[in-house]
Amino acid sequence: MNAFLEVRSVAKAFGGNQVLRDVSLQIAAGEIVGLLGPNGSGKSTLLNVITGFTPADAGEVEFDGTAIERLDAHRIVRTGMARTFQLPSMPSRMSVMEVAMAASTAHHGVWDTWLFTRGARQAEREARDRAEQLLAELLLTPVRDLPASALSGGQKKLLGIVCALMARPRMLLLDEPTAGVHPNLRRDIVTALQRLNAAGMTLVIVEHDMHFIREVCTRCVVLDRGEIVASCRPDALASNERVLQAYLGAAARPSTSALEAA
Ligand SMILES: Nc1ncnc2c1ncn2[C@@H]1O[C@H](COP(=O)(O)OP(=O)(O)OP(=O)(O)O)[C@@H](O)[C@H]1O
Repeated sequence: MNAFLEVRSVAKAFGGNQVLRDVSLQIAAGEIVGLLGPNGSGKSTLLNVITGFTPADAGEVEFDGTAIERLDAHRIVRTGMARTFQLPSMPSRMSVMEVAMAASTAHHGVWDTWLFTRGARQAEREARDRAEQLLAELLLTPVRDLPASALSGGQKKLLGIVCALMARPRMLLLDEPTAGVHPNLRRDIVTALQRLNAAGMTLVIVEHDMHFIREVCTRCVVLDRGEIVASCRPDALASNERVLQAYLGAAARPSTSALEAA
């Protein structure tokens, strides 16, 4: 496989809790990869390591030929990789539109900003146009002037996607984009992600909803206790011995129901 994203032998512990163990993973350009696993298996931690929010103890991460494991999160965004969060928190004093515009990476110098030069005005116009377009695509235009903190949980997830897309990423990593989202909004998210992928974006999605996984993903990677135990097509999950073991081993836990739905 020609890897767009390559994770090599990544390890991470929090105190005595070894959360990721020798994780290696390759993702090709254009894939939609579902990252699955029981609660606490390390999915969000892996996303945090890849996107620079948590430093790994060991291992390398390469994105489109660039080593990114030592870069800060804001520098990683500039390489073309963006992410959303499981529980997006929104500022209470900013409108939806202002939050979207603030996520723009089209920056200019301090003097430009201070003097509000032609360059600064141009950057602001571009950010506004892009924010308007993305808010429309993700059905948030009717709430664009509301305080972002007043949005529903599902709408905050959509705004999280808008903010990530403001950076014009080539790869987007999403942490549980449909958790707690109403079925109508869920459908909108599915449609939006499929459209982004059709336009060339590579997607990595942490998700427990197996219907969503089967509908959207081209491949699934399964983590169990910090190790990758399977990489297969969504329709092969239910017959994969290691996957069954991962979920049945957690039979007493609620997340098992996710695989039962497969
Ligand atoms: N910042 C942190 N400090 C200490 N422990 C952490 C931290 N972040 C994660 N952990 C621990 O790492 C383990 C894996 O957590 P993580 O959130 O990566 O799992 P997950 O697979 O995303 O779980 P879920 O499906 O429930 O969201 C858990 O035991 C968690 O408590």
